[in-house]
Amino acid sequence: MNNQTGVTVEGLRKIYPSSAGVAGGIHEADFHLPPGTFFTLLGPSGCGKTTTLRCIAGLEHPDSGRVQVDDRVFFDQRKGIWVPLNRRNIGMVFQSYAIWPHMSVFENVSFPLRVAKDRSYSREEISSMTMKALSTVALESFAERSATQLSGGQQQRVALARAIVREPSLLLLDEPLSNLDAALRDNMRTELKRLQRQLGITTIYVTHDQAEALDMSDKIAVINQGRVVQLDTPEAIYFRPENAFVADFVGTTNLLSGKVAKACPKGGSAKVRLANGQIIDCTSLRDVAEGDAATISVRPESIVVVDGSGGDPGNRINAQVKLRGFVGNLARYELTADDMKFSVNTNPKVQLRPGDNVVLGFSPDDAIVLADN
Ligand SMILES: Nc1ncnc2c1ncn2[C@@H]1O[C@H](COP(=O)(O)OP(=O)(O)OP(=O)(O)O)[C@@H](O)[C@H]1O
Repeated sequence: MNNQTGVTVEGLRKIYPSSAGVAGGIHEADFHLPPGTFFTLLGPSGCGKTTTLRCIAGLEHPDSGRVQVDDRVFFDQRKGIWVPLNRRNIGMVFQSYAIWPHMSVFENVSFPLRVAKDRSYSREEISSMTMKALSTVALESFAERSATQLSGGQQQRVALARAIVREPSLLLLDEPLSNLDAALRDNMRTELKRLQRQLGITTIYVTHDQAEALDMSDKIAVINQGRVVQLDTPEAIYFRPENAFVADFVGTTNLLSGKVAKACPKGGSAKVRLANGQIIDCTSLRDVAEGDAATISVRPESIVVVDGSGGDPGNRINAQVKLRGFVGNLARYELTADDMKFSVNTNPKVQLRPGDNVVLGFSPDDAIVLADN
């Protein structure tokens, strides 16, 4: 049994040369995951998520950096260490989860045990470990069935059973739910989360779906153009986005531009003057000096329509309703205030009409001066 220290990735870099002059890949990724962490790489298509995962798996040779899982160093460019894929014992499930159609469910799941290079398994071990993995995904009664006789969700579970059959200390999942229809995807998301918590396997999950990332993860790294732009808990990523990219990519937000009217240190209370001259009380995620340009993020659900029934909201802005949308559990309003646009989510019972003049309120705690402009 390995000493469980988790996963350490340091200075991981893999840049692909590109004929179009835009080099894709990942630049100097750094993170440490304590054992049992569910960690998600989140970002738009082409940002470098899969490249990072492939470097950790051993499917790709990084340009530089270091990858350690528990007490085993898999890659260290300085020391010339490179452990091949088939000696890493990492469980993997990819988007095209590649269940072999000519094999039974049992044969599919037992495959990694039968071809393992770093140790051999007896017939009894193969049988008991395969059945244990199948029972973990509630498919033990399907062992003899042909893989082609399974639904999409069942095939996905077979792929998962195959990934965990060798009891790896690391599980890599690359958009494993993207081939499933919406309802099944939701079920599998809950199932996967439950399974990961039950097994306690450190997991690195790749997705471009922010709802999936927020729901499943202990920690999220948001990646943009090959760089990790914020690494934090789902709550911090959502409520304390450090830059406009994160604020906009994860959920929707209102971005307001202005100039700092009262300086403050990182984490303190700042005042920002908007283009219309109005001063907003904010929380700043960086040191700001008077006169600095600043972008403020305020989530649509952090804004209330002031009707006199609640307490003091802190900041107030006069606005006019332009559009109302009803999405069941909430109403979505689009409003304007001078040259600014606002999106506001309210209780669906709030009934406003286009043309109505209202006062929008939000707390200084929810008006975040972003770390990068
Ligand atoms: N083998 C390769 N050769 C050249 N460029 C590559 C190679 N693999 C990936 N890239 C480029 O590197 C960048 C990152 O690709 P990567 O697959 O890591 O992105 P991703 O974030 O996983 O995207 P997606 O969500 O679309 O899978 C892209 O611009 C891609 O075109």
